[in-house]
Amino acid sequence: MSTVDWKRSGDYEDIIYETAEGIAKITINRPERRNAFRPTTLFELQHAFNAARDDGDVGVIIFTGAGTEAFCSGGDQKIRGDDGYIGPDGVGRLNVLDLQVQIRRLPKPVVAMVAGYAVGGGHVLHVVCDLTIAADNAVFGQTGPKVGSFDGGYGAWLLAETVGLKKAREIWYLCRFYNAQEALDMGLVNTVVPLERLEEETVQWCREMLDKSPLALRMLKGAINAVSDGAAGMQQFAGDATLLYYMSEEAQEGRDAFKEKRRPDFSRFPRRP
Ligand SMILES: CC(C)(COP(=O)(O)OP(=O)(O)OC[C@H]1O[C@@H](n2cnc3c(N)ncnc32)[C@H](O)[C@@H]1OP(=O)(O)O)[C@@H](O)C(=O)NCCC(=O)NCCSC(=O)CCC(=O)c1ccccc1C(=O)O
Repeated sequence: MSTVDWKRSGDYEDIIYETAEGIAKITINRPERRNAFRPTTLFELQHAFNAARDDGDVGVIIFTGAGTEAFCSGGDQKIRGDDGYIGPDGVGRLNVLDLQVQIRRLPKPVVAMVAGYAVGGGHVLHVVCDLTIAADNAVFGQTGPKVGSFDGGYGAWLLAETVGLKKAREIWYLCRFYNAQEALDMGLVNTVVPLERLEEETVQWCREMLDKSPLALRMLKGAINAVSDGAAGMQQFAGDATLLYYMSEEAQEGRDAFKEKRRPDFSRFPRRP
């Protein structure tokens, strides 16, 4: 049951983009294929996540799948060619990797709202989100070694960081599926709620985050991700530090002095211990 009056926008084929109350909701809309993604889906998702990033009214993003059967079942195996997933241009792509990086770098919390299956590349997508709210019918797992695929990036080491090395190996090597309670027990999701309360609970978590300082949340996301993203994570975090510096009078004195063709006077700014 929806507790929000969503406003739909954008002209998409495979996804739905909606906003309300400072929340953007991005939905993979291919329920007939358990929300498997193809190149078009991923290009549209990238476009929508970018729109949510740029929209100053949006503070938090929900990522979900249409219907109650699946969040996402990974790459669409029916259009998988010999070197990736084939789009309308006939080119093979693995462009889900670009989306994973985009979600990690996006300076607003992204919440995976999972009903039904989150498996294969769809499982990796919830892993890269900041939080996961699961319905009690949710099912999690990796299938790569069964269908001739693997994710050696975030899908491997971020999963290991999330649930521990032994459990991550089990998930990948055995390709078992895990129910929502098992996922909660291993720290793979934040909470489990009855399916009919999934959106209501997810929106409540979003509202609580929207009450908080956006810059503090941005810095925390950058800080938490920097540890595991190495130089790329530090680059993101350093960019956030530069943003904060730009917003200071001290940095603005340097800019203003240049524009006014005078020597900058930084003497009034403290040298803090
Ligand atoms: C998800 C299932 C367990 C659901 O089972 P069930 O509820 O019984 O429904 P079905 O009858 O099986 O499915 C209904 C309908 O949907 C079609 N379908 C389901 N999943 C897919 C899919 N992934 N691709 C294409 N079609 C799908 C299914 O065929 C049915 O349609 P029909 O017309 O009746 O045929 C179950 O469906 C299932 O196990 N699905 C497959 C899960 C899977 O193995 N996914 C692929 C994993 S590999 C991957 O995702 C690669 C991702 C990637 O791009 C990548 C690239 C580079 C590095 C890493 C990665 C990465 O792995 O992330």
